[in-house]
Amino acid sequence: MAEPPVIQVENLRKYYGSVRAVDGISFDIARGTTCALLGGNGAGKTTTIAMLLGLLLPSSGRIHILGEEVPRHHHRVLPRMNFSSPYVDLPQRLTVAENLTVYARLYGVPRVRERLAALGRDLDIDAFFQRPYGSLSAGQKTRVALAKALLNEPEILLLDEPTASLDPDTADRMRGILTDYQRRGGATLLLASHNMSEVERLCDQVIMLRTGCIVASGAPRELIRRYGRKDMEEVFLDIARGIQSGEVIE
Ligand SMILES: Nc1ncnc2c1ncn2[C@@H]1O[C@H](COP(=O)(O)OP(=O)(O)OP(=O)(O)O)[C@@H](O)[C@H]1O
Repeated sequence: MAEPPVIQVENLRKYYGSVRAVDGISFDIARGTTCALLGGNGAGKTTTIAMLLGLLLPSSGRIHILGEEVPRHHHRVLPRMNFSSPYVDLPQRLTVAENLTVYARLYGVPRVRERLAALGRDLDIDAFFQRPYGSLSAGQKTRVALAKALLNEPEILLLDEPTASLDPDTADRMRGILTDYQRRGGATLLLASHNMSEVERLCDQVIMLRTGCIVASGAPRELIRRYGRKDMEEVFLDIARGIQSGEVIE
């Protein structure tokens, strides 16, 4: 029998007054796969991720993660998840090592020193372990945020624009690290991204949002075929501009 999806979302809504940030979305994500949440600015990606993390209460709808209902039982699944987001900063005056140590203790990570050393090496951040987090560049902070997200070796990793502000070489290495991490432990990844080549490289499945609704979904290669385009960048533009896949003559 097929394993149930690790993330199940049914008819999820989040309204802020008259703003329908997320407006009745449903999707499943299978274990060990990578899914991208795509959409223009304000489409509802960050709001969706915040609800999956239990940080925002849905207006209605149901979320199950690893079989547990969220937010009701999110304390049961949070230790098995983690996230990184450019919108969440770490304490500025603590050094990188201090920040990561605090989080490692919060997560109950065994052998903290070894774990930090391994992440420092993998993410190439050991050179600034002793610097205050607030003194780092945006790209360096993004790498530290990713290290924080990997501290507890999560089964589910939610990443809001994981390579925003990284130079192309560093972004490429970070994607390699995420792919290796997933291959080793079978983690499930959900990422919001505006980088379509990243999506093509990393993702098995794409969910495209517009004004809080799912307007297209499928494997990147399947969407490219369906829209008769050469890459996800062109598919994104079609979908964002409201062009239907059926309008393309193959
Ligand atoms: N706290 C809030 N109060 C009111 N409206 C909000 C709030 N947070 C988000 N919104 C609105 O909800 C909608 C979805 O926002 P969200 O941040 O989820 O979009 P996004 O897809 O992540 O966008 P971006 O790509 O710009 O990060 C937007 O119209 C936004 O203005």
